[in-house]
Amino acid sequence: MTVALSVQDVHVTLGQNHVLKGVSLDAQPGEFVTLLGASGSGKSTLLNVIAGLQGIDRGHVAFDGTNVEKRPPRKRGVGVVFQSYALFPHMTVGENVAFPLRAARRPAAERARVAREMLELVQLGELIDRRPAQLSGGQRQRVALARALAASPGILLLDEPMAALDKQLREQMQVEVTRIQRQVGITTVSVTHDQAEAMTMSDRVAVMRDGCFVQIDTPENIYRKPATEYVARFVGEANLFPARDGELLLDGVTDGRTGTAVIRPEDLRVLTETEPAGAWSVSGVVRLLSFQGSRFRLEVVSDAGGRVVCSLPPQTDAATLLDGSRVRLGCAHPDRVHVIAATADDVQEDDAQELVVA
Ligand SMILES: Nc1ncnc2c1ncn2[C@@H]1O[C@H](COP(=O)(O)OP(=O)(O)OP(=O)(O)O)[C@@H](O)[C@H]1O
Repeated sequence: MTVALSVQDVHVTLGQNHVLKGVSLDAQPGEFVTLLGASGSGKSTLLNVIAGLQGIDRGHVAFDGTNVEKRPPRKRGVGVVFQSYALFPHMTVGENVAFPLRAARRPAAERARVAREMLELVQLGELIDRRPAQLSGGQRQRVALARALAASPGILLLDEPMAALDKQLREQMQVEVTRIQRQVGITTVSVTHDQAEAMTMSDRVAVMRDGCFVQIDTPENIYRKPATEYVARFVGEANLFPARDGELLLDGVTDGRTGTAVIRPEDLRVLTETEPAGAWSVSGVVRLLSFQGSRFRLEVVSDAGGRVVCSLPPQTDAATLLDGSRVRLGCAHPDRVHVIAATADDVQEDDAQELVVA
């Protein structure tokens, strides 16, 4: 199968900044790939490169196996939803959606038919005659999506599509946009710095840092098997412990693997006073127990001075975990402990906490 989108060794310099430093990414037909990274990591620049809005110093960009570096944006067959939605205020919803077809000089009957179809797809058929100012934020976003899909593009690009929405609406729209993307089956590249959004919507997540990809993988692998400490910290909360051969740190949990062990908060548990520790435990003092609706979040200062975060089930007896009380934490799922090899680029041993062996 031909890859729908191929970005190979792309470099971009803006002013004095080497903004993209040789990034490579393939997307399969129908795949939803999210570029996730901190502000300034180069996500929008890469999206603009794919759209043809940003030139490249070197490298290749191909759609369905054909190089497109020299193709102008309007001939690339790309639909874009911008963060601002960029709807035309003086046009109706229907005219907005049909705009790409008008620009392509398609006949009026076809424009009207496609506008209706696209608005049905995003479940806004009844709002076809309204103006953008008469719509809610979520509705505007759906109109922008309908417009981006109207000319049957080969690739859909979403630039921080949820950024303008409040949390509840953002979560609804994540599900809605994913439904539409799957229904249409369009290859999609989205940009976000919201890790929850990336995890919810994507087939694969490409984590960017400083103009490079650190890891491109499924959401589950990004969370469970982060390639570097940066990824472990950027996606969800992570407890990082040094795991070194021969020092018995995390003995029985890391199987002799060397590097930095990543233990997610939900994989730790509170041991009772009499309970044997198993292979190992961390002792410390409760700093704060907070109720978060479906879980408790327990923050402990270990005796070695590190911060350990634990996510506990709702039936936890909060009275036993008052601020300042002593606790021992054990590992609830040793099989899930992931070790980042010591050779990974960004292992910063000083950051990892000491673990107390039982
Ligand atoms: N015209 C420009 N001249 C010089 N540097 C630029 C220019 N445009 C962007 N940059 C720099 O390029 C880097 C990447 O910018 P980009 O907008 O791609 O990042 P981003 O990951 O999308 O960030 P954000 O999440 O804040 O949008 C940043 O350091 C930015 O300051």
